[in-house]
Amino acid sequence: MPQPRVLVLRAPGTNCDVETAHAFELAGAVAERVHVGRLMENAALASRYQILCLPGGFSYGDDIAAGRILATRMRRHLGDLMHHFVDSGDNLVLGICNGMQVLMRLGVLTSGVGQLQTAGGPAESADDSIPPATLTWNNHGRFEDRWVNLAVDKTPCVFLRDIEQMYLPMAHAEGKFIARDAEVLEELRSAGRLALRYCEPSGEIQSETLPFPINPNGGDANVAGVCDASGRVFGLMPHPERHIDATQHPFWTRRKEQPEHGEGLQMFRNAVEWFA
Ligand SMILES: NC(=O)CC[C@H](N)C(=O)O
Repeated sequence: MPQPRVLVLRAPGTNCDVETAHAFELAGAVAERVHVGRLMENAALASRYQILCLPGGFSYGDDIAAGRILATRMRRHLGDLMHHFVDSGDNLVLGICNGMQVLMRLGVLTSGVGQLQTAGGPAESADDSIPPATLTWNNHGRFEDRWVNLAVDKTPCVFLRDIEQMYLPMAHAEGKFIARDAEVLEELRSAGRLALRYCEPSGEIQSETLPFPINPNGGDANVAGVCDASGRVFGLMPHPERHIDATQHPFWTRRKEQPEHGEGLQMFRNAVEWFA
């Protein structure tokens, strides 16, 4: 099987790059951690890689808003790099937690939604000043760190192929997904782009916003992860790289039988297998 090469992008304040690179390597990829400064010196480095991963952490100290500064730097200085990964059709992009925050600020997870079709003219954004969706502060206004149950919707998302449910840790302050309006939410939902949602341990989602702590942030439609229309670009707030080994499960010592791996590993394997 061809081994895809993964660019794990680091910035000041990133703190999940080592374990994210490890998860990709366990899944069979070759992963390298590359600082954003190195890419800004030489954006052509991107052509060596097939997967771009933005890992979790506190890039630039979460100043202004989580992910904002890194997204701005990428938009201003790394447009070609994003084009290489997002638009070429041959590559994958994964944003985990702070990485999803960056992808949301870049607009790549909600691209193509919230457009108005003007008679005879090109599509226009319904309201250019307000993005179709964003991530904001958790309902209780604090950083929250806990394990959550997640259900996968019918979705084109490459990373979630053959996964129905996962149990993963989440750890964020600004992870509440909100859509601009009901139409945007419905557009994303009907395209299978609200790929991953907080659910009850049974896998059920009985209300549009499940109570805390099942939905740990109060986000619309219990959304935990969103993909683009192609399913190749995916962002999620929980941390799959923190559950790749069975012993990372909080109750692993009380389980009679240990699964071979943690529940997050399949996501990385799906990415690697996509290149087979
Ligand atoms: N674990 C993370 O990536 C944290 C994301 C971000 N710093 C927040 O608190 O919202």
